Amino acid sequence: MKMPTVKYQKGDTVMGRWPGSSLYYQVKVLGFDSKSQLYTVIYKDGTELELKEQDIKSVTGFQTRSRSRSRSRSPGRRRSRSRSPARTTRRSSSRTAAAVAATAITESTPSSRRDTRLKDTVEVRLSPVKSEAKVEAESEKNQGPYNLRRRKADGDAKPAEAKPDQPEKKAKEAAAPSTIPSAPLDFGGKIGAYFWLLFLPAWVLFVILQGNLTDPSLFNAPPPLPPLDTFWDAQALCFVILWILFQALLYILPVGKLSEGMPLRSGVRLKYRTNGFFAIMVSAIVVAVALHQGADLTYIHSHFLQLATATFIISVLLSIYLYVRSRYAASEELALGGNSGNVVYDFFKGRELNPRIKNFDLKFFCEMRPGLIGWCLINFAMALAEMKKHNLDAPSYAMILVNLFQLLYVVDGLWNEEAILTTMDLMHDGFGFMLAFGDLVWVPFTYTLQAYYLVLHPNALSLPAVIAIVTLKLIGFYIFRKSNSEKNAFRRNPSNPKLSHLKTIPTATGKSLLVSGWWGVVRHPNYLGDLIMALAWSLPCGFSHLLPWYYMIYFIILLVHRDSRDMSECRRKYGSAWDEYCRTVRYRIIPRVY
Ligand SMILES: NC(=O)C1=CN([C@@H]2O[C@H](COP(=O)(O)OP(=O)(O)OC[C@H]3O[C@@H](n4cnc5c(N)ncnc54)[C@H](OP(=O)(O)O)[C@@H]3O)[C@@H](O)[C@H]2O)C=CC1
Ligand SMILES: CC(C)=CCC[C@@H](C)[C@H]1CC=C2C3=C(CC[C@@]21C)[C@@]1(C)CC[C@H](O)C(C)(C)[C@@H]1CC3
Repeated sequence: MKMPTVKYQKGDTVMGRWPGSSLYYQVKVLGFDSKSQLYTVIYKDGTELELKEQDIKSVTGFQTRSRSRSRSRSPGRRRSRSRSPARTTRRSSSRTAAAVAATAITESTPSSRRDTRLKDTVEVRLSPVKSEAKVEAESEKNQGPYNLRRRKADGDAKPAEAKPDQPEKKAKEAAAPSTIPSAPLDFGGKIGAYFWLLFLPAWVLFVILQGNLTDPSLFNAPPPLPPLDTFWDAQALCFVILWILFQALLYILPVGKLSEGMPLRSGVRLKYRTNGFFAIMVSAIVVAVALHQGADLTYIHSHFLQLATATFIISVLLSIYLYVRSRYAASEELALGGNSGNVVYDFFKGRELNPRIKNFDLKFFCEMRPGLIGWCLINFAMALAEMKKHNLDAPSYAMILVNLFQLLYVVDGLWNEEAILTTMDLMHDGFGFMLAFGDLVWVPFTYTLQAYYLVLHPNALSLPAVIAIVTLKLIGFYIFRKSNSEKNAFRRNPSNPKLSHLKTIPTATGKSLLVSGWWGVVRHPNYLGDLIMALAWSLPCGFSHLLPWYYMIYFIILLVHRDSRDMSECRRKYGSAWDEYCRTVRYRIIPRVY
């Protein structure tokens, strides 16, 4: 890359500010983009970022200034700190960040040294160096508005020497400002996006039609398509619209907590109305009243296809709206990934991270309300349909188990709604067709397949089988809830005294990684619990057909793929600290197996 006359030159070693913090690390300049006026720099752990000139300082000036400041304040303290090992067992993210920052500033960190440092941190915990880092780092205020951008992510960060310059690609990126920030294409890239756009709706149609057959094996040839007019029912569309509006109304009511999301790249923390539990309670009351007034909920079973079609149309319209509005969004509002410049891929993956109409967060609402609560409503309707079809006074054991298990899952998700704010979808994924369709169509019309299946295919369960399945569900739920709560509590308050017994690995971002407790058993204990629950949802349906096992199979694929997406994202974010975590916690989801 040819460097124009700029302050820092390619190859210079300088101090670069870390995004979202006022901490500086030693970095190497890789290049300068005159169009965007950004320097590409590489950190010692291999992370590459683009920084503005104001976020870069020269090494000499920085060290002289900070040293003289810290010396004049407390020379003795600095000496004693460097001699004595850590004694404290409390963690704090600022302290963690400080420890890393101080090391980054005052010593060079070859990988062997760095590994030792991390190991010490795991075993001995951290030195109390918070004040030192404060002295070393410049005040956030002095830096002007926070304005750092992550550089184009290209999987694992590589050393500067190993990375060939790509002038054409750079020029293209500079010419298309809305493609910033970008990330490696997921889901099979551009071709994959075409495939998923066609396959996902076709699959929903296939399983719905399959569920109506007497032999609904997934291996059966697809049933013949019903005439086109059977897909459409204006009344079904009205019901779906009413349901979504009703949920939207409950969401905007000033009832319940206003929770803060995780800090965005801009440093801003959005607020979310987390009143999901209230919403499902009110919905249950309204459904009970409607039943009492003679409403026939078995309509949902008899018009399953038409309701799915109506919801699909809404999800497509919503995705078009999301795509169009994202074209006007500022680059800081776009998600990493989903900004490839390819219309179809971006439409599928979603571009805008948190599309909002005033305070109404579209992604949060769609993920947590109409589809999720709709899932329980549909399951309940299937239980009524089963009773009607087989002239029963009560639903079968299998139907009761499926209903209760999935209701528990949804109610738990809504009760702990705040925890969704630390999940991948909310923090990293753009909102486009994938999530709009996933939330509104996929969840309510395929996660209900076990109940849908049981209406026409009853499966008698013995009492020991019921007990065994309930036990399995409770074990899965325990692992799922405990591990999710542990991570959520830690991310929200890393110095939470209740978590002080846990070991952590500091990372260069200032955030730490849990390395004991649930997150020390496997890298995704929450997925393990979720998978065990999925097994308990399918078992009540027996083994005669594959259809009720569809969720289990899909879920394994989804979670394995999510785990690998998360792995690349975390490696990019945390560099060597993530590798250290992976060395310490060797298995991804199932201990000693995977
Ligand atoms: N029923 C369904 O269809 C689905 C259910 N789920 C469930 O939703 C829940 C959320 O899943 P998902 O969003 O995929 O993933 P996670 O909730 O596991 O979030 C992953 C993030 O957690 C943080 N993290 C990872 N390891 C550690 C660690 N050791 N210490 C601290 N933080 C860590 C990282 O974010 P950072 O460091 O940036 O905070 C990482 O990006 C899961 O329980 C999953 O089973 C998910 C998908 C579908
Ligand atoms: C194939 C396809 C269309 C994929 C879209 C994936 C989505 C269906 C899922 C992505 C993450 C999800 C989560 C839940 C539902 C499914 C989707 C939207 C979730 C809300 C279910 C309830 C849980 O308690 C949960 C809150 C942990 C969970 C969060 C992730």
